[in-house]
Amino acid sequence: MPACSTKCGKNAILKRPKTGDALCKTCFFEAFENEIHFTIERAKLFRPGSTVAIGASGGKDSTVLAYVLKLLNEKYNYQLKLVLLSIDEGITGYRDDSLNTVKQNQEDYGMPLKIMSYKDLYGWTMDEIVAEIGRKNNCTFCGVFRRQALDRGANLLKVDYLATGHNADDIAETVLMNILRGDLARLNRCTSIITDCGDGIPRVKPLKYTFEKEIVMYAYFRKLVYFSTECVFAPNAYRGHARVLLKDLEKIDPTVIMNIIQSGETIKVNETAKTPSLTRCTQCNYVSSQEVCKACILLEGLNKGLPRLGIGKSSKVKRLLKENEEKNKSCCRNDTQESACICKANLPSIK
Ligand SMILES: Nc1ncnc2c1ncn2[C@@H]1O[C@H](COP(=O)(O)OP(=O)(O)OP(=O)(O)O)[C@@H](O)[C@H]1O
Repeated sequence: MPACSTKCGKNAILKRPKTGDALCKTCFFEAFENEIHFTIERAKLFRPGSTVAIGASGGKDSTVLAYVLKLLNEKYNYQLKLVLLSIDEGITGYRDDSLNTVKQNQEDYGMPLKIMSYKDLYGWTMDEIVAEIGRKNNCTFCGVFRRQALDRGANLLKVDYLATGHNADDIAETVLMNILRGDLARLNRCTSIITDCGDGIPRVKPLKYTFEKEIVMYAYFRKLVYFSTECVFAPNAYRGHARVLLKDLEKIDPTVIMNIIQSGETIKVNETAKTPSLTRCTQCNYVSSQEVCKACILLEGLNKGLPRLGIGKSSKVKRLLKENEEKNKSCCRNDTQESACICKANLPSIK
């Protein structure tokens, strides 16, 4: 390896994927941490004195996020109170193991930890949901429930911010995915470093410009404890395609990640494009872009034996409800106890 390109006098031990610089360990740590500090400062991510919940999954991204936020908080006196918030989706052989890693981090970093489970919040574990719906579409349930579970956890903890470990690769993938799907509403907001949650708790992404490869390197050289197994259930297929595409492009030119993020930030969605406004779910009162939020629709489906309710378009939801109503008409007409009949059950109204 050549000499460290900062001319610190040490030998380089790595080549930074983001810049191509050959750096020694110390200079890499400094560059990596300074960039995150710069991101936090430039976007004014946190008000001094506030409490931040770190969405902690035990994976590399959130582990590095917790470590670096603690370090920068002390180094630059952000005056933040940091807490860990973990969601236990109930996935045997995956989340149970990764939560042990979070508990280890809780001790190592001296941060309080709150764990909330799908079972307690929704009455279902992901293992049970997959047994009900199969492996296709289970990521939809998991993603929608996790998003809300993190909101609920943040509210319960009364924090000022929720920080997640989404990195530059995640954001670039999401930009690609939204372009491929023609999802302009999401394209419009997916690059935001602070997500406006209506009057909810803002979500922030301090690792927005941090490359995944560098996060892995940083965790390795800092000897951080993290959990690296993939989820045992089918990965999100569509995101998988965007990921493969991005990785292929990155091999040709690593700057593609930043280029895609910058394109996403700069694209201005035509004002005539339909973008949903945020409101409150009439059932659970959490932030939603529809009258009834996706989590409530999915949950109703599960509880009423219609697990596919809420998967796909709202027209499909309406059709499923209609079919179900037809199926159950006879029982109501036949004097069955109406309250026990699913066609009269309190299903959400879908616009
Ligand atoms: N079960 C969970 N509990 C708390 N936060 C979570 C959980 N799952 C994901 N998150 C948050 O959302 C971010 C992005 O999640 P994603 O599923 O994309 O995982 P990832 O990219 O593998 O990140 P990580 O390496 O932290 O697991 C995580 O970095 C974390 O902050």
